[in-house]
Amino acid sequence: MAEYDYDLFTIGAGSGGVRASRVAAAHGAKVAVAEEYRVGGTCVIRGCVPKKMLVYGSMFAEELAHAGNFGWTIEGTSFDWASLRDFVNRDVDRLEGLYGQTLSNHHVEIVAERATITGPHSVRLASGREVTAKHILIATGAWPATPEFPGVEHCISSNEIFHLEEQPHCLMVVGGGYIAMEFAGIFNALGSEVTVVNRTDRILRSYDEQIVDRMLHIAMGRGIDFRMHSQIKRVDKADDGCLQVDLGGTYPVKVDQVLIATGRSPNTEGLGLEAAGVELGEGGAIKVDEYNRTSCDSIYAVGDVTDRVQLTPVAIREGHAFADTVFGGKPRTIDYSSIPSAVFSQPPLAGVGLTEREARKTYGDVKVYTSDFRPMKNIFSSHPERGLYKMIVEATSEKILGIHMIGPEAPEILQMAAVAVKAGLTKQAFDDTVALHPSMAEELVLLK
Ligand SMILES: Cc1cc2nc3c(=O)[nH]c(=O)nc-3n(C[C@H](O)[C@H](O)[C@H](O)COP(=O)(O)OP(=O)(O)OC[C@H]3O[C@@H](n4cnc5c(N)ncnc54)[C@H](O)[C@@H]3O)c2cc1C
Ligand SMILES: NC(=O)c1ccc[n+]([C@@H]2O[C@H](COP(=O)([O-])OP(=O)(O)OC[C@H]3O[C@@H](n4cnc5c(N)ncnc54)[C@H](O)[C@@H]3O)[C@@H](O)[C@H]2O)c1
Repeated sequence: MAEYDYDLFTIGAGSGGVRASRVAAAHGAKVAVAEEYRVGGTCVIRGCVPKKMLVYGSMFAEELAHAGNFGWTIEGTSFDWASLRDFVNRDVDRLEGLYGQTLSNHHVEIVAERATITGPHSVRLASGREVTAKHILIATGAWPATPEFPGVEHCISSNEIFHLEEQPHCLMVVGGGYIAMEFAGIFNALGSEVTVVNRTDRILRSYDEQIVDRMLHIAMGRGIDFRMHSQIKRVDKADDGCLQVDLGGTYPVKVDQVLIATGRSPNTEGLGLEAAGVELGEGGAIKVDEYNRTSCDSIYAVGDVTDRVQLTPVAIREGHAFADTVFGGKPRTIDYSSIPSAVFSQPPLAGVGLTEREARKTYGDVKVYTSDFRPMKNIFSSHPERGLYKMIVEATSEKILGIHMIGPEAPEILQMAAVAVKAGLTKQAFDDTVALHPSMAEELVLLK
């Protein structure tokens, strides 16, 4: 009889857990994965995927508004939030099914229950069943962090925004990070009045300041109201269902919904980690070594629960590396340098490598090449918004240290530019490449 029920028991069927389980099974391991909510995890169910679909949906409003310039006469248009919401959620259902199928095809057993750890090799399921495994992988992700103030229970997080009964006429968004900027953009484009409340005067702190300034300028031009150096004191629900938000001014601000987007904390509460001696670091993140091993030899952790880089492709890579290391006989670590990232604001911004400020701090002498241009597509909408691309290079070698951009399709373009940064190319390699005309991406090989 086998010593354990499974070779691997994964807790959490999100980006990291699904990849790790599938690859471990392909290496010949007997694997089960527990999921307390829906297979696919945050990215598929209430993150990247439905968010991006809402971005597409909301961008259509602008195309429609300028239909006349494309030669179309469209009368009697109206927008129905429920139709967009349900369309997006139907696709989420489809993807959830596909993720489940992939796991089953790889003979990974799906256990649709919450799991908690009871020892180095044992897990208890919500039903009370106890299972054992040679290795346990914690891939429980992160959860919206909420500041404390009276009335916070009337506010929502990104978990709820995909299921709103009605489109808010007035939406307040708290925070100045990814989620805040993306949903501010979505609801602004859909016609809601959007107010962003941020406790400092800086938003999107990890991005290049000049690019972020351009984003702020455009967002304000589109009607998003930014309240910097502001924090919610309390929220009261009025008899008509509206929320009255006290920001410390003379009168409260009246809105329909308040979205809290103030970061996500590792999902470690009540997980039974103490039973196996799994140590936590700052903010409740699970401490792991470069091979994703925790302080307990048989337990590993990947993804947002370790709070290294909270991005889907990173969780997936960590899960894959874990499975190859433990079950494939190919020890692998992750290279965290030059990870490209994007904010799907409207317009989106994207970056890879060092920002100008970081590069000056690290290298002292750097050169910055820029292109500040009006994307051809914007001519149709007649708004004066301009794109901005930046390349930061080391002064003598001209090795590229970072590329940052804002403008239509910036994430699509940056993904390819990131290959060049990762490969350690110089500005000369871009200069040597013939432009593809007319495109926005050609600005990258014409930088002055
Ligand atoms: C609104 C939003 C938009 C985002 N957009 C992007 C984007 O555009 N690009 C990008 O790269 N990243 C984006 N992210 C981040 C991305 O979703 C996460 O980095 C990624 O999902 C992390 O994967 P994970 O496997 O660590 O955790 P998750 O995908 O969160 O999976 C964890 C799973 O574990 C389950 N679970 C937790 N505890 C237990 C338990 N005790 N028992 C059983 N199951 C449990 C959860 O239900 C969940 O399904 C976004 C996040 C949000 C919230
Ligand atoms: N496009 C993408 O790749 C994408 C999209 C959404 C989310 N994500 C991931 O999910 C993570 C969580 O997103 P997020 O937007 O919630 O977090 P974030 O870390 O991007 O931003 C959090 C914001 O909240 C502010 N804040 C923190 N505590 C606060 C408090 N008590 N009161 C007021 N403001 C406070 C911070 O200053 C910051 O501006 C991101 O870090 C990112 O890794 C990625």
